[in-house]
Amino acid sequence: MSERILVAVIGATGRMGGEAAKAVEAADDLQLVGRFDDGDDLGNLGGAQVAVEFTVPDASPANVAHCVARGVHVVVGTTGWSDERLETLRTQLQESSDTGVLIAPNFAIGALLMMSFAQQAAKFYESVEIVETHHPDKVDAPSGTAARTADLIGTAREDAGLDPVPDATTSDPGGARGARVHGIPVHAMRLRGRVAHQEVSFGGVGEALTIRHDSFDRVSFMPGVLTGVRKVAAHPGLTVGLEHFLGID
Ligand SMILES: NC(=O)C1=CN([C@@H]2O[C@H](COP(=O)(O)OP(=O)(O)OC[C@H]3O[C@@H](n4cnc5c(N)ncnc54)[C@H](OP(=O)(O)O)[C@@H]3O)[C@@H](O)[C@H]2O)C=CC1
Ligand SMILES: O=C(O)C1=N[C@H](C(=O)O)C[C@H](O)C1
Repeated sequence: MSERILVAVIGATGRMGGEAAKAVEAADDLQLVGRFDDGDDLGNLGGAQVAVEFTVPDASPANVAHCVARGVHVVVGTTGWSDERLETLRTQLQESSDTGVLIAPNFAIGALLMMSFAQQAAKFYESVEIVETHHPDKVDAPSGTAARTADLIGTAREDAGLDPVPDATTSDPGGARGARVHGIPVHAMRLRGRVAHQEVSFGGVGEALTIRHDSFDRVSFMPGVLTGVRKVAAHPGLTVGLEHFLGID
């Protein structure tokens, strides 16, 4: 049998980090060598070749930079990676050109397909809005998945020369029309009992198309996390979106 990939998990007592540590331990070709949490010294990451990072948006860039500086590949699930943060990371990666970093707004296969289908549909519809629903312990809104979907749709609309989405609203003191991401209205619900859900609703004259994805359990993210761990070393530099490892793009 070939040698196992040595893996560390950062954010290991969190909801996702805990699930990821279990998934790594259960995989024959991977070996969990380190678990790190808030306040821990990451040091040499327990000798890991690949780190999995599920923490909070404000901590993630420093954790990833620590790994990159040591040539440890990173699979990042944490949200909040603005264009500015991505640019800084690209600069850090220039100093460590063999190192791969995957930043994946969503690891669930159905979510990747939902985003791809939405991107495909975008140029055919005058109207589109996104509604995402998550558990109420989530700290960021809108979700990384919703922001990424809106970006993909917004770019596809621009490329097709579409006008902005029609909206006659002139009075909205409470923000009932939601946030705008890349020109696309995005609405966020936080409900006890839910995990991660998203609907992309398109409207055209006399018709509607709805694309919906549901993660009912965090195990839905684990095949994607493990694929990232297995493939990240073969993709030096920065990759945003697991779809690029799966041929969905
Ligand atoms: N890409 C994807 O498919 C998915 C991404 N996510 C994203 O993953 C992230 C984590 O989500 P979730 O697991 O639900 O959140 P949790 O709050 O359950 O977990 C976050 C963990 O990170 C720890 N932490 C905080 N700061 C640091 C630090 N500086 N170094 C190391 N650990 C730290 C926290 O510790 P403490 O509690 O002690 O502060 C906590 O254990 C979020 O950004 C979420 O949006 C979630 C699901 C799927
Ligand atoms: O916090 C979560 O739970 C999730 N976060 C990611 C996001 O913000 O898109 C992925 C998934 O939606 C679950």
